[in-house]
Amino acid sequence: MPAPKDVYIAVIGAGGVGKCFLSQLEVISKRLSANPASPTLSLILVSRSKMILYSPEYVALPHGDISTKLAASTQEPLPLPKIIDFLAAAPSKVILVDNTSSQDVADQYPQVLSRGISIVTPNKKAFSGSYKLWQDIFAAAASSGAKVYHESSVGAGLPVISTLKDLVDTGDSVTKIEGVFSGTMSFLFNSFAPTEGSGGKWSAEVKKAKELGYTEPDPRDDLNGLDVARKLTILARLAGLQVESPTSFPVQSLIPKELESVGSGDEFLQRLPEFDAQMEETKVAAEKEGKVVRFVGSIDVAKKEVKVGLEKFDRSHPIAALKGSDNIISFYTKRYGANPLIVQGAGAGGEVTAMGVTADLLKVLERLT
Ligand SMILES: NC(=O)C1=CN([C@@H]2O[C@H](COP(=O)(O)OP(=O)(O)OC[C@H]3O[C@@H](n4cnc5c(N)ncnc54)[C@H](OP(=O)(O)O)[C@@H]3O)[C@@H](O)[C@H]2O)C=CC1
Ligand SMILES: N[C@@H](CC=O)C(=O)O
Ligand code: NA
Repeated sequence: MPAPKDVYIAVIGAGGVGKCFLSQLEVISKRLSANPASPTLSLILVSRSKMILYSPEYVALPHGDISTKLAASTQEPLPLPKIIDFLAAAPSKVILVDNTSSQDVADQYPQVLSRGISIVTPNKKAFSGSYKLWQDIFAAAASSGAKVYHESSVGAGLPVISTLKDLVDTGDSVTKIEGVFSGTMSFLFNSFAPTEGSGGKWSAEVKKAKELGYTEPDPRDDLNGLDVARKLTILARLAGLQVESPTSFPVQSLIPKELESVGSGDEFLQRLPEFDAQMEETKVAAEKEGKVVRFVGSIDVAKKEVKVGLEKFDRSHPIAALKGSDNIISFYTKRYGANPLIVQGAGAGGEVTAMGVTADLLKVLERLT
């Protein structure tokens, strides 16, 4: 069957990643429109928590500076089920781009897919929620033919999900996956406990990571280890383990006990400097052994063991020597033997994350019939 001539795009979430995605969408739309054999992309809806800009007649929204137009929109926000009804009634194929970190949006994926709407997303919540949600998502996609791609849910735009899928689909046997899976944690430890020099204050580095767009909307979701646990849940499931949830294995939290019940992320950041001495102690303990501390994760497929937390590394170790927000992910497999397949590079940031989302969108376009 030929690819559909027009494809409608709906974008939920226009924050750090969403804004970069919208400008990358402009670039690919222009490129595709220059080729008569390519589908025409029509952006028909963009929304944030309490704002929406959409075209009730399914006419493409005007190009250029969509996030400013969204901020100025006076259209009444639609609840999610109404957005899904609107998209399901579109006169051609629809791709929904979820650039939020919302569990509510993620919970709707089976419903969205079962109505023939494809999904691309960097949101980890759907694929690391309950195992039932995971099964429902892929069952809905299989029965409707809609596609679902989520490369940026692990390692931002780095080819982590696609690499693991290729290994599994071609019959290799993955024995272990390990490394640094958080851009925020990588940046924090690379700058707070560098291999050379003294490093900055922990709380100041946390603020910087947020300003650079590396953290989750609430940075506590990074510091409590849950963001890494979510990524490992996704990878473990793709490697064949039936991991029930990101809290079903040991995860070390770096949230000081005294701040565990603080109400907002802003208050948490304000009070964090009071606890800098705790992280300093951890750093000094590693230094006494001539090592540096880093936040890592691992999946031992044979033992069915997943764990997330701090470990000490020699200064010459590749994990100790990472720079900026870099992730490093090593896949040990039967075919690759003792020398793992390694993926390394920026693991957070708006542009590199949006790149994975935009590339997924292109993959869906190639596969839509
Ligand atoms: N930043 C990064 O480096 C990476 C991010 N990711 C993932 O990308 C996603 C986006 O991250 P990021 O852009 O940094 O986050 P931001 O907080 O910058 O943006 C989130 C956006 O989602 C919107 N939003 C939240 N809930 C809803 C909802 N229920 N309905 C509609 N819109 C909603 C927010 O709107 P409003 O502002 O109005 O509340 C905001 O526009 C997350 O899932 C994150 O885990 C993945 C890899 C790397
Ligand atoms: N907060 C996350 C963003 C990407 O998944 C991270 O720092 O890795
Ligand atoms: Na990725």
